[in-house]
Amino acid sequence: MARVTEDQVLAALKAVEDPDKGQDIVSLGMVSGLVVKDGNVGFAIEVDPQRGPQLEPLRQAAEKAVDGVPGVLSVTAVLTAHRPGGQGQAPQQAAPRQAPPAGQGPQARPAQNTQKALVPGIKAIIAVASGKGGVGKSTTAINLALALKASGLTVGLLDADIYGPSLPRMMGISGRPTTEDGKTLKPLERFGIKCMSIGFLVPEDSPTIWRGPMVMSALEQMLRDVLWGELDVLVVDMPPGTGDAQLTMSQRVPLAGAVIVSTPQDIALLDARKGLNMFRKVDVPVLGIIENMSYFLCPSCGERSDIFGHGGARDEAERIGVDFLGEVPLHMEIRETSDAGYPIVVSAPESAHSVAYKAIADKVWAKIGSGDSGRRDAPKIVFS
Ligand SMILES: Nc1ncnc2c1ncn2[C@@H]1O[C@H](COP(=O)(O)OP(=O)(O)OP(=O)(O)O)[C@@H](O)[C@H]1O
Repeated sequence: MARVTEDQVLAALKAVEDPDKGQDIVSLGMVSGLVVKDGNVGFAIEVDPQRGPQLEPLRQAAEKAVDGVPGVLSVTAVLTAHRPGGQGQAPQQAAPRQAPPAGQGPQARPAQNTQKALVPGIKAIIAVASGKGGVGKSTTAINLALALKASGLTVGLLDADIYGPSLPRMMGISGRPTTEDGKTLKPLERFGIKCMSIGFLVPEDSPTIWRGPMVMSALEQMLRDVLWGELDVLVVDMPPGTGDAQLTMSQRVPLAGAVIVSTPQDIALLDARKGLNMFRKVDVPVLGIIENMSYFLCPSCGERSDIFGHGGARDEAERIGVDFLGEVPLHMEIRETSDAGYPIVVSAPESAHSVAYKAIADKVWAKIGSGDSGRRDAPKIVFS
């Protein structure tokens, strides 16, 4: 099969004109982040955010043009927001926008927040992240989404943890999303929340090995090619850690803010700080820290034990100038309910644990709703 080159893709895109400017999108410097991998092509079209909703036909025209190049197997084009003048960026980061040289995909670019995929209909996207695995990030993301829903908001849940998707199990959903037009997927719905997970598309036990560009294109498809409809908030369960995949995601998804989940152990806190720094690096506001497995509540006598040492996350949050959003105990019921596909916020909505999640959800929503995500005052974290 013919090998597709970046030049061929750019040549095809030269036939696509920006309707308002009467010039082709390549000459206008609107094409960026071009990746060609084994016949699969991905790129971004940078536009003024206000024009985003009207430019869907332009995006489709660009995909169609590239689809016609011999050897192309799939095309993913996304509209991304170009912020004129590179608001708040160092001068070199506002350099002319152009497709990277051959062989360099988005991963090869320095961390910056010049591009943000616009997702029409979604008012706010928040990431739930952790510096390391196993701290209860997915449990928290799911219960947070359900708590936001319980307060009357229209909520979506995107499981971006492509290395270990847990949404299908924790929300108790199986089945595959359907499509009517062969291009867009209908999200599955559970407890009134629209859900999408890579776990719906690949078998749960198949080890998924993704490279950077594949991760990005999978995430962008799950954001863009899913019929989310109108949402007040989309909660994204991020992959654990602070590596390249997480950095690229935080950089490319138009996040209103991020929530960091941490356990009280110092080591986890150190990891949580890495998470904070990652979001700061890409100019995503950190809404605050949630301490999970904060203390142990004995299921038989109800006695509380601070087995990991209590208050670490709160102190740390205060020390580094990030809001402490709340604490959730280590409790069998939380594990059993989410492992059984009925998370605590739906299975025991009046329980103390659900009340804790709801209080956290209120804080998160107050921050996004008021537009005050604390970005301006938060100090940069310095590692010693
Ligand atoms: N507060 C809690 N009390 C009791 N069990 C919990 C609590 N939070 C999470 N768990 C349990 O801990 C396990 C790991 O949680 P979860 O999958 O949410 O973590 P994660 O950080 O998303 O993990 P990974 O990094 O593997 O994606 C699950 O079995 C979950 O039910």
